[in-house]
Amino acid sequence: MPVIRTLSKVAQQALLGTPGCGCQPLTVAVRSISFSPRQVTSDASFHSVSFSETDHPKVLITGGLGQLGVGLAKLLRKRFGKNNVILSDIRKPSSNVYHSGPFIYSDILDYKNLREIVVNNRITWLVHYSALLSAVGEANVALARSVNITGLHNILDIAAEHGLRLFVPSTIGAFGPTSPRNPTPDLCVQRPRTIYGVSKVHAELMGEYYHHRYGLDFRCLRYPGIISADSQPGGGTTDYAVQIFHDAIKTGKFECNLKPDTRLPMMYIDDCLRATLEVMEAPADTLSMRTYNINAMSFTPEELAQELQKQMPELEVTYDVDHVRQAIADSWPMNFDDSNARKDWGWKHDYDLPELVQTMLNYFGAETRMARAN
Ligand SMILES: NC(=O)c1ccc[n+]([C@@H]2O[C@H](COP(=O)([O-])OP(=O)(O)OC[C@H]3O[C@@H](n4cnc5c(N)ncnc54)[C@H](O)[C@@H]3O)[C@@H](O)[C@H]2O)c1
Ligand SMILES: C[C@@H](O)[C@H](N)C(=O)O
Repeated sequence: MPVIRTLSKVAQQALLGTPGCGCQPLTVAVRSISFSPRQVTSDASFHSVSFSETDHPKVLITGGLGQLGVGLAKLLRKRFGKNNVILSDIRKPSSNVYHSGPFIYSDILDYKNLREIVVNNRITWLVHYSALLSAVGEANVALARSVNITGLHNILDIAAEHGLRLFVPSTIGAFGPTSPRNPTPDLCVQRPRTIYGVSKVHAELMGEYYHHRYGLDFRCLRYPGIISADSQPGGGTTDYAVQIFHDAIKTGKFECNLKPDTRLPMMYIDDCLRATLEVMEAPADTLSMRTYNINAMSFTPEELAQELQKQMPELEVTYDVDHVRQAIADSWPMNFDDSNARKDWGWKHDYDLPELVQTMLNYFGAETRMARAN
């Protein structure tokens, strides 16, 4: 009985007060009646900006100082204007990042602070990048649970309350040893063995639940391991594929912490960020699902080393396996089936292994030449 009373009170509040909440019209079936699962106080003066009110979305990126956030901010600022994209994190930005556009402190575990940022800046899109990745997550399970699960709950509630379009990345790590690994389709058994993977399956399911239950515009891509030249990875299992370039250029040697034949799906950062923008801009009626695999290539450390050695024949690669990372990699997909993303919203990658290696080497070559010239 108390449950029914609470539910009907919540629904009543939603019906009386919702235009400001703005996710969906009120004249629709119960499934899409939009009300916040975390009830808002009457003094909260928020009012979600519907997309048509502005020329461009006003974007907040959480966890923006990691491997991916700064690049995404750059891409979105080019498209929507510098001041329409706010980077946030709990770390101090470099002077370069600080001067390249709006930056704000935001701890996703602080719900009131998040709400204040969304309200004061009239945010309409939220890209939620804060997370602890697979290897660091295993080293600190309590913190990973808190950031990746409790933090996500705050994000979902804020997004639902304010009618935001929400992007949360998932990962190849959302699959486990009982998933089909070669290839891994969108829909299959997901029983990951890391806190990172468990938290990402939780994020996928909660986001889809909020979509069906509250009309939240939730969008999610499962990224492969991402390779970038100008940003460092944050403690994952696929980090070797970035580190090999740094070490090859600096020392001509690389010690790999995965076995030579460990095959994993990978992607160059430009493809990953473009996919993120494309899925955020895709008309809702093209999305037959809310969580998609995306892919570009799959390779082993040995194959990556061989591709690099075509241009740097002197490169020496040795192997000293980290058993935690190896066990994680052995439970992840070897090849990713992203046919639904290709069919529904036209996903297409630009970078295969040879283009990736050439692009990374060009970047480091240009950097070295600049350093020598200064
Ligand atoms: N990089 C990849 O290969 C990859 C692959 C698949 C999915 N993803 C996902 O993409 C997202 C971004 O990845 P990334 O590589 O940039 O991660 P990263 O580890 O480099 O950065 C994560 C950021 O989150 C921040 N953070 C931690 N606790 C926080 C808190 N309480 N409040 C706010 N921020 C906090 C950190 O300071 C860090 O800057 C993550 O959700 C990750 O799971 C990344
Ligand atoms: C794959 C991805 O989620 C991340 N790079 C990790 O290895 O943890």
